[in-house]
Amino acid sequence: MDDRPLVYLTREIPREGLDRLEDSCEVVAWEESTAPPHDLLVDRLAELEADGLFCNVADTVDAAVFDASPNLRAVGTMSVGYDHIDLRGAAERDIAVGHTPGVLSETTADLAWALLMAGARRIVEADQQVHDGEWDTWGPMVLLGRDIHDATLGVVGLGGIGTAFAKRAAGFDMDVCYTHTGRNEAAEAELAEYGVDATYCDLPDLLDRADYVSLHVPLTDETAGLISEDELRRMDKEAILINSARGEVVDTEALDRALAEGWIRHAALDVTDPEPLPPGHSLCRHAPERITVTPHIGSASTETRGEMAVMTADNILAGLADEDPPYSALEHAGIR
Ligand SMILES: O=CC(=O)O
Repeated sequence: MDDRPLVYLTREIPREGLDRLEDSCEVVAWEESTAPPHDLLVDRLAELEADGLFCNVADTVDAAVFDASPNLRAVGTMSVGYDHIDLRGAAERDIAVGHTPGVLSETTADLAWALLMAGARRIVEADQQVHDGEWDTWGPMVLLGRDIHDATLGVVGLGGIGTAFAKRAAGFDMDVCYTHTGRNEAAEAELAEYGVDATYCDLPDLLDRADYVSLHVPLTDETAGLISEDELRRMDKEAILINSARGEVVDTEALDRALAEGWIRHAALDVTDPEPLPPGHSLCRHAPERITVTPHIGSASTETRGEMAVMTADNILAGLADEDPPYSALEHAGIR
């Protein structure tokens, strides 16, 4: 019988993370490519008497999970965000929780820019027209988009990902303004080194000014529904909203109306509420000119996902050794 700690994986993970765990743990993984339904996750953890849990943003890790797994000592989420985990519940039961900050900032910023550019220059519908055989000739009025260069970029949340995103504005001669929990002088200085002069303002001011509004805040009680009807109506009719943060930061019902009634030009979303969008959801019924949606792939590059898997494994291994994880979510959230 294997007396090493047992770590349960809720999904297949990159090889390098698996190798790290398998050096000292027994590893059991959910067999399917989609998320385990919550009740099955709870049952599986109970049946296996798991010591560690390797999870991700699509898994809800709550009191039911903890109560079913009395041996659980370490949870590692392969994500920077930890809004899907009951951190207080974990702390009360002395369960370590790790996450993956920093490593994915540049990759997620790349994706946010890809969304911005896809929305501005109508890349997805243009590609679709060619694939559908609808491209017959060059046309002076065909697929007109918006300029990106010389426009004003509004960055909502100038943390690691927001800063990496703003840095990329340097090549486009943009005016950059941002909101944050307060002025972020360290980030401003970092951006200045790239030639980006980012000015701090409040959200209404940013919404008044920006041609592109990109969201980079964590999901908290304060940021849930941050972009709702008033904010969407305040944006310019030609403005584009980019969300690579969390779907719940935007009020879906208000966004639906904004797109239907033309309060804004386009929404380019990597995250949605609900997530995933059920087939036929109203957001998917808008014309591609109005909306671009990708399936929460902000950090999805081979390199970054490999590094995230190793960080997550290391966080779990530390928790199993009764040490603080190198990247503790409890510490990050100010809980411990
Ligand atoms: O959304 C993804 C993450 O939090 O890493």
